Amino acid sequence: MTGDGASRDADDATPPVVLKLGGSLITEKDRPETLDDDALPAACDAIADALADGAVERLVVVHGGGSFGHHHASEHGVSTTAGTRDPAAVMDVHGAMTALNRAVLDRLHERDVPAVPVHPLSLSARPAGADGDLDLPLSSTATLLGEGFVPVFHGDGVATAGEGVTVVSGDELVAELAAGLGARRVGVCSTVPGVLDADGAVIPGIDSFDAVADALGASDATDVSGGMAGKVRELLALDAPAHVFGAAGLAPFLRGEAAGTRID
Ligand SMILES: Nc1ncnc2c1ncn2[C@@H]1O[C@H](COP(=O)(O)OP(=O)(O)OP(=O)(O)O)[C@@H](O)[C@H]1O
Ligand SMILES: C=C(C)CCOP(=O)(O)O
Repeated sequence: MTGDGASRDADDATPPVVLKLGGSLITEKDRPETLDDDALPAACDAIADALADGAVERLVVVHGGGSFGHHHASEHGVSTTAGTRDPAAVMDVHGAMTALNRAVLDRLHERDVPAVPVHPLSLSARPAGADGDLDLPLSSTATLLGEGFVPVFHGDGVATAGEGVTVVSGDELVAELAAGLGARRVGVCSTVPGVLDADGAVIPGIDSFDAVADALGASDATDVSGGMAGKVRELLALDAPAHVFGAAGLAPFLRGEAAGTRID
């Protein structure tokens, strides 16, 4: 990835890697609006290295809310299903998430990664109905990728028919992006080294929710979007192989190696 804006042939496009940087990883999740000043730069180093040495050609980054989005959403009673019609509440959640997005972009730019923001509140919607699957148009993302950029999404508010604005989680965005862009591989980097079994050991592979349901919980921190159980559900539904890993697994994952728990 050069960032020189050179056009690439869309028909020839290498399928992208979709990577989520968990909010638990890049922020201090228990201290409102506080970055993790070790983990975020380290994650950006790994991304910059993988692009510079060609291990990854096309990359979409998604980051979660951590202590920026979840506290505001929780204070306003907003979740992935419960919405708000109060513009001040929407701005609290969206404003915190765009501030975190800016911090991620700044650290990627410092490392010459050609990262550009994509804000789901301006792009996406949930239609009415029980199976109101997220509508996430992807032509801007596909075009950005084709022009050599690294689109950086974030969990956000999302217009929701019948509810006002609800929360769209980074995990949900990862699933939509992976399916819609035909991702090569999907990585979810969090604070845990993988999905853990009841004894705290990393489960090497998961191919069915029921087989691991008893071990899967919500997040330890304030989280309006489902913690590890939500992640595993989203990732099992994908065609692309997905991996859940911790900070130490990020560089190996980007090199195409095994990392954490593989979900397929
Ligand atoms: N079986 C399990 N294995 C691993 N983690 C689990 C398990 N059950 C529950 N968890 C919790 O899930 C958390 C990871 O999910 P969480 O949604 O907090 O992460 P994240 O994606 O990094 O953060 P964010 O949602 O802010 O983006 C872990 O920190 C842990 O507290
Ligand atoms: C709370 C908000 C706005 C973002 C939720 O995204 P997640 O941290 O990926 O679950």
